[in-house]
Amino acid sequence: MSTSQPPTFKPFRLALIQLGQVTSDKKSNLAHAREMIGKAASGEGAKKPDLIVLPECFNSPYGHVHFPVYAETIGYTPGQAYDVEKSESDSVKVLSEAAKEAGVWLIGGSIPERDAADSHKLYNTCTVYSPKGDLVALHRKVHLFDIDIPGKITFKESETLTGGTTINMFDTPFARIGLGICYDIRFPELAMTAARRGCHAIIYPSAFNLTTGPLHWELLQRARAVDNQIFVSMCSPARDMSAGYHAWGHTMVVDPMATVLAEAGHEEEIIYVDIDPAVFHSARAGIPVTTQRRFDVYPDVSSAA
Ligand SMILES: O=C(O)CCC(=O)C(=O)O
Repeated sequence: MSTSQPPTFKPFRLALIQLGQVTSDKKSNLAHAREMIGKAASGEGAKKPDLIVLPECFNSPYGHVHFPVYAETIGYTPGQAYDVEKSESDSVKVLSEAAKEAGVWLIGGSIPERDAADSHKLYNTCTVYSPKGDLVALHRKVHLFDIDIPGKITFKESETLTGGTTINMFDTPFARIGLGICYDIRFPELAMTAARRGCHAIIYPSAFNLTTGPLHWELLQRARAVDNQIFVSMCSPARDMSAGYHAWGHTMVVDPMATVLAEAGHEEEIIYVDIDPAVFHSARAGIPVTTQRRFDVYPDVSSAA
């Protein structure tokens, strides 16, 4: 939990990697992610980004049967220093090196994680790195993707995964950024709590599908953005119709007025967005819902952030 004063919100440049080529070979998935982080960090001829984001489950195929096979032990405890060089996780080492090489903040998508204390417990986990390569935050997907839409899609992450139990965020010199993973966006309570704890943006490494993508991908991001008057972004893998899971793509960034600032197609692509705090401040000044809440009328919702 972070209830300290957030950093002053300053303009920053965000790069989202809609990563392709996620195969059954973890080494090549990591190598490709690293190459794409380097490419994103170059700004491709424009301004270098401050923060780069990868999608959900970028080092393994997506599916509950794959999680136990690809899971890595990270052993991170919030608030305690973490020695990346001694990490048992190859993915953590690669992401840390990539962030350091590129000199950027990095939200390292998500990977299947094995609990260091209880090897039967697996999580869908996002790790975050500073430009020095330090592991600074970790989010375990709180809400597991268990859905059944007959004839369309059945998916049960809880077959092999355990849900996380904490809300997570990190501070940079330019903003406080909240974390969620994919299905987490369907739960307004998580975004609301993160926003009330001072997040200026919430970023969700994600992988919607061809059924719920067209229905809810944009709607949920715009809803969380306008509810909380924050920036919201979901970063998807590219679509691969030869894979077992068909990702929606359409990596997106939405501003606090619910305007879609950028949207990818469904191929591998990097999108860049300049985040302007003026939109955050003018949304909150013009439509001051953040200070008009009537907790006396809905006592089920705590007034404490
Ligand atoms: O909520 C949805 O429709 C999709 C969620 C999902 O794909 C996930 O949590 O990985």
